[in-house]
Amino acid sequence: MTQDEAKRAVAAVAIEAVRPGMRLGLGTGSTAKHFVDLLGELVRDGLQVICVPTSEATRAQAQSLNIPLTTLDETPELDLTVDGADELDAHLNLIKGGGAALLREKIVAAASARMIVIADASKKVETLGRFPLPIEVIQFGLGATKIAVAKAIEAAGCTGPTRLRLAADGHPLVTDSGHVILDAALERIPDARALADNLAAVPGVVEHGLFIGLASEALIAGPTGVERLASPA
Ligand SMILES: O=C[C@H](O)[C@H](O)[C@H](O)COP(=O)(O)O
Repeated sequence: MTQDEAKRAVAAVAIEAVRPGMRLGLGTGSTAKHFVDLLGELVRDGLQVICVPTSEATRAQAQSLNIPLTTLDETPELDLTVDGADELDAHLNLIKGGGAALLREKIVAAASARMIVIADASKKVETLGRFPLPIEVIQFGLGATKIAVAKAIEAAGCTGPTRLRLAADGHPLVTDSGHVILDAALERIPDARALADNLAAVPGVVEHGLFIGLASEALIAGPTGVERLASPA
């Protein structure tokens, strides 16, 4: 099974959790894209759902499939969000934001009664941190924010360089909400909760990619099939 086939396989299992009338959060990324494709097929066949996309890319995809969309202003409480992850541990703590959608993804996940993470087995780790942690920051005061972020990282027992994410054109990547992203290459995050709290306290940090206690379950596609992990909480 290729990595893309694995992503499709977990998306196909996740789609079974969708019920008529549900209010859904639609994730972002190459795995979530499969889920949205499959949802589009069900909608074409008559399924009625209403969805909030977590990025402009997902909005465009959903619109192209005629999936009915709403906003969290009109529909502030959702039944289920299905989204990918860059890393997840056994406690279903996640790193997200490799596709720069972490801010809207976290708002949508927090507004959802349930969040199912879909991923291929390469995303499962013992300790978070191998994937550089995305930190979304306001452009104003970037130099000062970068120093404060480095101190927050150090105070949480982590080390590693933090780099401004660039787009393909070499300019700083700007998120859907108009911010920029610092990627912190930490290798290992011994206390994700402490790091999350420290980063959240830095002025200029809008959001970080640590999703702690948000996922209710994870579907992981490996060589022997799809493994289901439930949140220990
Ligand atoms: O910002 C992007 C999101 O957090 C994605 O869900 C995450 O990067 C995983 O994406 P993919 O399924 O493409 O690996």
